[in-house]
Amino acid sequence: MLTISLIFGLVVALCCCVWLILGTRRRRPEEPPVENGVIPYLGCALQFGANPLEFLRARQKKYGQIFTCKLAGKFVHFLTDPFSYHSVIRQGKHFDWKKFHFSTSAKAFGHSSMDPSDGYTTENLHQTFIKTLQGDSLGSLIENMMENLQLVMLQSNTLKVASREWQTDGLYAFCYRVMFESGYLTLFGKELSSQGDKIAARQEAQRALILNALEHFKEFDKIFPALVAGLPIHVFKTAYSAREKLAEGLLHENLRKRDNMSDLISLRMFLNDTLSTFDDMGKAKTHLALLWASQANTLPATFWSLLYTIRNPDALRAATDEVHRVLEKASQKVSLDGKHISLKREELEDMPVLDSIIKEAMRLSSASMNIRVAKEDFTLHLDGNESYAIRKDDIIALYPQMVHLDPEVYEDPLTFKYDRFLDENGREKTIFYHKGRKLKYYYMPFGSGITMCPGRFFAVHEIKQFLCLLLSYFEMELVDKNVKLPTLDQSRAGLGILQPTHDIEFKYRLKSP
Ligand code: HEM
Repeated sequence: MLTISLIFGLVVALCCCVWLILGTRRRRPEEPPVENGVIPYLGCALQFGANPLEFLRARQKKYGQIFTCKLAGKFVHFLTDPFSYHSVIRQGKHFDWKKFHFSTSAKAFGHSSMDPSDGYTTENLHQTFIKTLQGDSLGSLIENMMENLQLVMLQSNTLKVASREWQTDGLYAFCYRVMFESGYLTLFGKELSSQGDKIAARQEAQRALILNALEHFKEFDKIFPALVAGLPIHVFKTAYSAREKLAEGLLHENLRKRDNMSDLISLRMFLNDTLSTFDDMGKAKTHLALLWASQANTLPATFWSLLYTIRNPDALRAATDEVHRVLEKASQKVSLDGKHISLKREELEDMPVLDSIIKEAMRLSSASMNIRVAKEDFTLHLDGNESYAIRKDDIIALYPQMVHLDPEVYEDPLTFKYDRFLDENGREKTIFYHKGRKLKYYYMPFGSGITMCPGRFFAVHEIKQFLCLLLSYFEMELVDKNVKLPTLDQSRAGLGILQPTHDIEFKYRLKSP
């Protein structure tokens, strides 16, 4: 008995020694201060995950503008001074931005690596995104989204708008349904009709398919943070099956039956077929990654933008006035006789109040993390002549929520101010200060530099279109006008716009013509 206890004790002691020698890091000269945490492998991951903002603020106070934390086996250098952000965003040569992104995507969606250096494809994804989400392609995305939003809001049975009675719904559920369905149709097009199909029956079949996809998307999205953290999807049976079903709907043989697909998806299909060695399901999963990228942040961002607008009488008045002004200038009339409102890109871009509302809503709800991986040992030069030694394969991270909620940059940072991003002439405000110096990086929900979201222009336009149409066609009220704001679901911190922890009831009805 004694011998077994002794052996067990020795094994535990040995494991602790191995962990102390291999798993913890000793700070070398010139390196940032380091915190190894107390849990083997995880390091500080649990404390960080519980409340990243508080965790980082406390370390910033203790260590200064840069410090290193062990998180799930990786050493992450957090850079907290926004004046030093450029040293990461602009210094491309020491950083690899692809490795982390490609491996995360492959892990979460289940496709083979999209990194050309791994040999499965020669596609330059970055170029594909820029070509098909910006420039001329953006115009057709916006045009189709405007049409699809009105189809979903007014013609399909997604909303109960047949009578003029008030309808009660969860605000998040409402935004989710309308934006998911419209966004899906805009990216992946509509199913081609068979001859003899009645339009109404075709629309209903289409809707049923997308609503099915929506349920699978929710199921899969719930475990997305766990997948990014490295847990295998097979642990989550329902989510795994949801992911596979979503991908099946995006097989090339199914997409070929669809009409009016976005440039993004048609080009990606072509490049999957010509430049890659992916199998059919692998190709479908690369489209699933795009479905996720196009919806996961847009859905909560739309919710926060609408909630803050209808909760704030000044914002609601200013937004409604702006929408009327732009519709009038574009000679567009709101009618319920089937003729849709059409606004061109330039007209949508002439809406500084809606722009400011959307920016402010995202400032308050965004918690993205900008990540780069060190390609080699090198010296990182920060603002104010400080330099630090960085080791190969370490991660450098920026956490812009620290700037978004810094009272020195944004006075009263937790309060929604609809005109925060408007200057004295009512145009976009771009000048913000920190410690008396003008800031370059004050607003970063879309990331930064080379990894900045390529869909950001479309994202802002589609949220603006959604608000514009709702304010034109509907009356809306919160069921409880004094309802408290839902808190932010921190389990997704680091991944983008945070979701609300619970929904808020609101009611809506069509305006009288
Ligand atoms: C409010 C809405 C959105 C937000 C806040 C958002 C934010 C982001 C962020 C933070 C990243 C990662 C940047 C990084 O790693 O540093 C990203 C990547 C990406 N986003 Fe968005 N996004 C939004 C909407 C969209 C939409 C509508 C699309 C497409 C239609 C889109 C397409 C993409 C793609 C393809 C990437 C990956 C880019 C790459 O790996 O090169 N996003 N987005």
